[in-house]
Amino acid sequence: MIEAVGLTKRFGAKTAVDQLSFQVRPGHVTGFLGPNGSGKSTTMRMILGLDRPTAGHVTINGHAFRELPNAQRHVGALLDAKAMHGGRRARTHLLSIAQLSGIPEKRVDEVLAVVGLQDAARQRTKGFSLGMGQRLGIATALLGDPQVLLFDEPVNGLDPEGILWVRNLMRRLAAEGRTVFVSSHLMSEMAVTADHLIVIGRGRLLADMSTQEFITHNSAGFARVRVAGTGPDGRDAFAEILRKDGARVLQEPDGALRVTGLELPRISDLAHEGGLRLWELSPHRASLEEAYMRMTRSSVEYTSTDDPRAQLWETDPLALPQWEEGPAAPEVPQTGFFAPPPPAATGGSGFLMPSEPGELAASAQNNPEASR
Ligand SMILES: Nc1ncnc2c1ncn2[C@@H]1O[C@H](COP(=O)(O)OP(=O)(O)OP(=O)(O)O)[C@@H](O)[C@H]1O
Repeated sequence: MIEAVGLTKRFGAKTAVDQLSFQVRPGHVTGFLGPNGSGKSTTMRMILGLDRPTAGHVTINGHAFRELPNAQRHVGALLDAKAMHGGRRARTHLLSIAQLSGIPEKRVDEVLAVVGLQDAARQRTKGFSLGMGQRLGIATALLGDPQVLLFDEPVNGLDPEGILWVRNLMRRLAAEGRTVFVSSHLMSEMAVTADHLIVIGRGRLLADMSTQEFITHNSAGFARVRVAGTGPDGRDAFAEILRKDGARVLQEPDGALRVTGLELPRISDLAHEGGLRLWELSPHRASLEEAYMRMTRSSVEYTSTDDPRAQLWETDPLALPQWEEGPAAPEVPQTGFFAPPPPAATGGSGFLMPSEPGELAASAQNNPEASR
């Protein structure tokens, strides 16, 4: 297990990591997310004893990295795939590290096979592609068969087959009971690889929870409704019916309606009662990417003036109020699928971040609908 307590790192006036406290538990793949410059690499460097904390501390299985006897046997890490001697052959690179750590030579060939670099074993690493470098970096991390593994952007530069391979490898390592801590900007990949997330922004902890909880608590689900026909009349009429029933209704760019505050069966019944046919009635569940964007948008330090995120927010109920200014949907406990009102309707706070560990679970127990 990795445990950080009040971990802080300042570089001059810049606070790169600010009072971070978290635990990374064995048996899980824990994703480490945050915008560029949020302090992920600095945190990993402190875990590995490469940077000294300004305040606080971080331990691996109860010990500071520098105190671990033969650390290579306990902790494996991929921080920078290019950090290797370009003139060395891949096998020689691994062999030199193995010899320094008392690891038998046969393990070198084992890890070369694990990462699929057997055929490139005798090539000099300066001729390696980015993906080959990543594979060699992962082989280096696995060399000591460690219980704790850290990977900083392990899928960077890998082709789809390589990405799938890394995903399966991470999951297998966790299933073996190891602690796997992995940073990535590829949200779609994190969503299917990590079962737990630690999210930071500007060096501070933003979230520490399961991937599913993170998505559920940081996004607004909704129902997408398309009324039969191409004209606006049926759509406008149905929007009015839905609003009268307490829904919040927005129009999507393609003419579909985005409905929050009503169950899907209720929407279907209202269409039936109004004599309207529907071409689409589908629940929309937010992706990790949407949840992450929503949570970190105020923590992003570096943004283009022509921000591609704008597209993501275009259909956001919070950002597109021009269709409907009516009252927000009431919070009525209902069974079945219930698309909750957007965060604005519950006070404008998009994220239900617990102030105390366990608070989230307790509130979910008290209000099961809130955690659906
Ligand atoms: N050695 C250093 N000296 C001064 N500032 C540093 C140093 N290392 C990191 N920083 C600063 O600390 C902040 C956090 O950097 P860090 O590399 O940890 O972020 P990150 O989350 O890993 O970013 P990315 O996703 O872009 O890799 C940045 O503002 C960075 O410029």
